[in-house]
Amino acid sequence: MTELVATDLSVEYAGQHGPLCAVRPLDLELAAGTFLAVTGPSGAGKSSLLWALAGALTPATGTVTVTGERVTDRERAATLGIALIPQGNGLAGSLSAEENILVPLVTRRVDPAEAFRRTDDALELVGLADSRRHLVDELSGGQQQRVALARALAQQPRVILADESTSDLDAGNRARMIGALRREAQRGAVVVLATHDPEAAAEADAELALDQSVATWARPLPG
Ligand SMILES: Nc1ncnc2c1ncn2[C@@H]1O[C@H](COP(=O)(O)OP(=O)(O)OP(=O)(O)O)[C@@H](O)[C@H]1O
Repeated sequence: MTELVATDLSVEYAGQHGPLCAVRPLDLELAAGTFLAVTGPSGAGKSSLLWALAGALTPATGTVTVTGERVTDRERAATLGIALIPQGNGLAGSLSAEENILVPLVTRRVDPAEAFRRTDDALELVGLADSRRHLVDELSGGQQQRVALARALAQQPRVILADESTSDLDAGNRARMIGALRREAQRGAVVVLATHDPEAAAEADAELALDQSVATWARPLPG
């Protein structure tokens, strides 16, 4: 069973006046099926925490493991089944919605027929089947967020780290996205959603609040 564990994890950046601490050391143990919201004001450290969990930056201290396997960098994280949906979505603007989903699957040597099937399913799930051939640059911010979620879902990840993935969505699409994340957790994934939105956070099983780089449980994990 997937378990995402962070031990003594902290993040620092080089600031003009010495190191700037973005995430103070924290421990986190998330079992398969957990849906966690990470909340906090702008600059609190939410993205930094997600990037460290995703192996996308080197932590100042501590380790991240998935089912006991150490996350050392982004490549290793992808191999371990960690999908990061970055703030600003990270899509290739000059490729179509469909290509953005297909390319990472083909790169990971998913059988082409299976890759097309997963792409169809993911686009259907986020309500963008009719926009599959549109260039990402020609989609709205909210539509781009939905493509970014579809791209992550198609990878059938063990861990989904979604950074502000509902911020540009209307109420209907936000509910659809939260529903998709919830289903991923029910499938056995660990889901972490960084959000400013109290309504989105309320849908999660637990809420970890960051304030000036310090994490506290606003709503602890059940059990
Ligand atoms: N690449 C970087 N170099 C230096 N400082 C950074 C860098 N990225 C973030 N920071 C700083 O780290 C702190 C935490 O930033 P972070 O982006 O993690 O916050 P956040 O909670 O995700 O904010 P937001 O809600 O606005 O996205 C902030 O003080 C920010 O200025």
